[in-house]
Amino acid sequence: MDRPKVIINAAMSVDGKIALVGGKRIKISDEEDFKRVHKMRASVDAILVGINTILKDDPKLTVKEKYVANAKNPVRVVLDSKLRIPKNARVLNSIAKTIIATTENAKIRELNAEIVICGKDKVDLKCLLNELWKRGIKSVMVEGGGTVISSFLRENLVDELNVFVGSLVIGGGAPSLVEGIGAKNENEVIRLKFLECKPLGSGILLRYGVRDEDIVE
Ligand SMILES: NC(=O)C1=CN([C@@H]2O[C@H](COP(=O)(O)OP(=O)(O)OC[C@H]3O[C@@H](n4cnc5c(N)ncnc54)[C@H](O)[C@@H]3O)[C@@H](O)[C@H]2O)C=CC1
Ligand SMILES: Nc1nc(O)c(N)c(N[C@@H]2O[C@H](COP(=O)(O)O)[C@@H](O)[C@H]2O)n1
Repeated sequence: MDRPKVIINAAMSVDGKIALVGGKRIKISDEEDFKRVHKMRASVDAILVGINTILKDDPKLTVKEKYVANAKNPVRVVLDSKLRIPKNARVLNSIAKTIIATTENAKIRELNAEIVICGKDKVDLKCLLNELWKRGIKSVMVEGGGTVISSFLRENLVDELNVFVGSLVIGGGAPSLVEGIGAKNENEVIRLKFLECKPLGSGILLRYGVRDEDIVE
């Protein structure tokens, strides 16, 4: 199947949490990591998040001028099975193009975005990636949250995983880097290929490869 290259990028605490208990956003990356993140945003064709990240963080998902000057904004993609996105969500502003990926079960309504229908209950990722490919999108940065990251990993649709580990602990039942059911048996574990580990600002950047096969660039 033709699909874009998929790179997961997220920031977690030392104990693997990506937000506070209850899902409130916390700054885990420091300025050096944000510079790396925004350079990466500027280098890809699309950035993708799940609807819970929109509802919790209300992100813009654009490239900040202070990190990368005069950058072209990538297309923003939101997985939103039931089309719950609020009309005033910042990701629906006119600064960049936005695609809302939804399902046959959603009640379609007018939004400042292109609506793509893939799947019945939840967004069919293979269908969506193929639709993005057909629109000329050759690389996608998946920023989260944990449920979306879990789906991409479980469906073996990830080429690279970049995680900034901030020097903090959140603890308890806060959202993790990878949500979902998790592995009960050894054969359900997702094995990664270590690529790089380097100190970055006040934390550590980890890079892993996930798929073995070469994909079309
Ligand atoms: N520290 C970091 O780098 C980041 C942290 N976050 C945090 O993550 C939290 C949100 O994460 P989650 O609650 O896990 O939600 P999420 O943002 O991963 O969205 C999951 C939702 O997307 C929809 N969806 C549709 N099709 C799907 C599919 N095929 N697979 C998965 N989901 C699909 C479903 O409604 C699902 O409940 C927030 O608290 C946010 O602050 C989010 C992004 C980055
Ligand atoms: N890389 C990274 N580090 C953190 O510390 C974070 N909290 C996040 N969160 C992600 O960035 C989105 C916000 O984007 P905008 O600045 O509004 O464009 C947020 O929704 C998460 O996806 N990421």
